Amino acid sequence: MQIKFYKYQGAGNDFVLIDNRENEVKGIDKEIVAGFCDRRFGIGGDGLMLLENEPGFDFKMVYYNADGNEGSMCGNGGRCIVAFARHLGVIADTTKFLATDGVHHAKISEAGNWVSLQMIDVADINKDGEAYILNTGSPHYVKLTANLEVKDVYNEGYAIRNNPTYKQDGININFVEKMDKGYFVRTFERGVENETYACGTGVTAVALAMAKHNHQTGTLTTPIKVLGGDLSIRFDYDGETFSNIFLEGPAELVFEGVINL
Ligand SMILES: N[C@@H](CCC[C@H](N)C(=O)O)C(=O)O
Repeated sequence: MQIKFYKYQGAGNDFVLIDNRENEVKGIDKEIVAGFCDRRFGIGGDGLMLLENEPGFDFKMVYYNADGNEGSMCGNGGRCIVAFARHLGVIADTTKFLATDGVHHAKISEAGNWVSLQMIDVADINKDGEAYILNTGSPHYVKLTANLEVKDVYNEGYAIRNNPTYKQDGININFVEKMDKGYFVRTFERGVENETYACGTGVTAVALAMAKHNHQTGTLTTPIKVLGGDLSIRFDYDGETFSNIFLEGPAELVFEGVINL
């Protein structure tokens, strides 16, 4: 059976997308997802998403990490599937869709390549030593660091992600350095088990953790540079809860094709 796919990227976080509104892809298994995401034997991607019908919503986002496991929320994936929904004519310029962490609202620019995605509210931030631990739809570890440009993100991220505290459930490791008015961030992603060019729930976690770290409250906007481009996070913080969180940035169709299932 041949499957039509679309390849999208959001700040270099790249995904295979499949329109599954007709339910053609049933019970896609771990090996197939991992094969499609393989950069040598497949299409290549940090994850794979199915766009499905969901009563009461414009669509449902089903997300798998590149290792084939069903993942938790993916922020850049969420932005890319909004651009995909617009490409398919499922939505116009605003949407309400369902993902694994709940309801998301989003807005897309007229040109269709800039997406503002509302993320879940966050109340709990814990510490592990100097690092901040929080869940923005996916679990994140946020650590301030120096000389991030030359940091060994793979080996240091791998060691933290696989230490006894995090080994079983996994966690995404974000290293962050202050830069101009915002931050530079590099992320070792769970489920890809490697550094990616961007992580949307990761930069969101960084923006929130840095607001807490710097005792900033009110309506805040945090620009963040990642290896694959620039993202921005806007939110309200009253000192206890982060709300009205929006992750904003590019989402582009790269190519489309068919692949054997
Ligand atoms: N790239 C993502 C995060 C995807 C989920 C993550 N790898 C996990 O399973 O925790 C993003 O943009 O948020």
